[in-house]
Amino acid sequence: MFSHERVVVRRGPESGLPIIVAIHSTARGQAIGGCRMATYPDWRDGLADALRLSAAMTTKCALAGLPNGGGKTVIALPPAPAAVDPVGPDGSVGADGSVGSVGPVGVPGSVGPELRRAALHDVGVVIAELGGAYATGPDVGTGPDDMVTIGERTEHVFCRPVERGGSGDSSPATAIGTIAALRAICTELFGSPDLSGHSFAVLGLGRVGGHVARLLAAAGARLVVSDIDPARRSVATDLDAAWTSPGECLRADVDVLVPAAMGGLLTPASVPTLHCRAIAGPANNQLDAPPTATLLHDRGILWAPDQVVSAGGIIHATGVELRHESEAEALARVESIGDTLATLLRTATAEGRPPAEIAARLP
Ligand SMILES: NC(=O)c1ccc[n+]([C@@H]2O[C@H](COP(=O)([O-])OP(=O)(O)OC[C@H]3O[C@@H](n4cnc5c(N)ncnc54)[C@H](O)[C@@H]3O)[C@@H](O)[C@H]2O)c1
Repeated sequence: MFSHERVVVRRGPESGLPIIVAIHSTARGQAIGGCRMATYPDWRDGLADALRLSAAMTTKCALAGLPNGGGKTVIALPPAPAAVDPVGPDGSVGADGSVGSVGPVGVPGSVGPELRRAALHDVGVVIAELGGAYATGPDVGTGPDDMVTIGERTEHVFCRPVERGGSGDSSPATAIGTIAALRAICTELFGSPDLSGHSFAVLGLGRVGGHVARLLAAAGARLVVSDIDPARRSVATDLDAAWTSPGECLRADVDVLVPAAMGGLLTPASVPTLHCRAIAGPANNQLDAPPTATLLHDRGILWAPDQVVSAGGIIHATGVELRHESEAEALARVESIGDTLATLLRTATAEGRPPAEIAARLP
C-alpha cells in the first residue's frame, strides 16, 4: 500500500542526477530523515530505498517519542563510473552477496567535488520548495560538511558542523544509543547490562560501527569485526578484534550480531545460517521484509528492531537543534533508548511474540 504523503523525484538541474525526496508522514510534526548518496543499479532502486527508509523514519520518530514524522532523501548515483570519480574499495558489493541485499549497491568512495556540490544544491532546492514540511541531515554517503552545502539552498537542514551552528556528526550519538540498546539486550540474555566478557560481531566499521566497536572494546567485550573496505582492518588491529569476511561476520558464533553497514541482510536465506543469540545494531532496515522478524523469532534469535536501536543520532540532533535541549539533556534522551528497548523486550517475552510485532503497534 502506498502510504507516503509526498514524493519528489527530479533530475537535478545542476547535477543531472536523480534526486529523490520522500515524505512519509507529517502527522506528528515536521518530517525528518537523512540524505543518502549511494550507487544504485537503477534510480528506481534509489526510489524504493527512499520510500522504505522514510516509512521507517516515521516509526523511528514515534518510538523515540519525537514530535516528528519520517522522510528521506536519496541521491541515486549510477553504477557506471562515468558520472563519478573512481569508486573506492567500499563502492561495490562484497564477494559474499548475502550481506546487504536490499538497497544501494555501494557507497561512493569519492564523488567529484563539483558533482557533489551540484547534487547537494539540487537537494537543497527541493527541500526549500517543500516549505518546512521536511528537514534533512547526514546519512550514508554524506556528512556534516555536506549539510552546509545543502544549507546554501534551504534552512531546513540539521547536523551541520558545530562551528557552523549545527550539532555536528550524528554518528557518536547513534553509537551511544546502540550501546544502550546492547546493554538492554545483555540484561535480557544474561540478567545484567554488563557488556564485558560477552561476544559481539560488528558488521561494518564506518562512522557508527567504528564507534560502537571502540565502545564495546573499552567495556571489555570480545569482538569479531568486518567491513567490505579492507582499509578498516586497522580498526580490528587497534582493538585487538578478530577480522573476518562480511559473510563470516554475519554467521559468527557470538552472543550478539551488530549490523552496522547496509540494510537487507536478514532474509529467509540468511536467517537459517545465523549462529548468534541476538541481533541489535544501527543499520537501517535490516529485514528484507517484515515477516523475516517471525523467522528470527522462530529460530530463538532475539532481534531488536533497528528503528529503536538506531535512533540516537536523530534524538540528539533534533534535541539540540530543533528543541534547544542542553547536551546533557539530549544525551540522557539518547541513553533512554535502553529503557525503550527493555520495555519492548519485556512485553515481547511476556506475550511470546517477536519484538518487531510489539514495536509495530507502539505508540
Ligand atoms: N550515521 C548515523 O548517525 C546513523 C544513524 C542511524 C542509522 N544509521 C545507519 O547505520 C549504518 C551505518 O551508517 P554509517 O553512518 O556508519 O555509514 P558509513 O558509510 O560511515 O559506514 C558504513 C560502513 O559499512 C561498510 N559496508 C558497506 N557495505 C558493506 C557490506 N556489504 N558488508 C560489510 N561492510 C559494508 C562500508 O565500507 C562502511 O565502512 C547505515 O545503515 C545507516 O543508515 C546511521
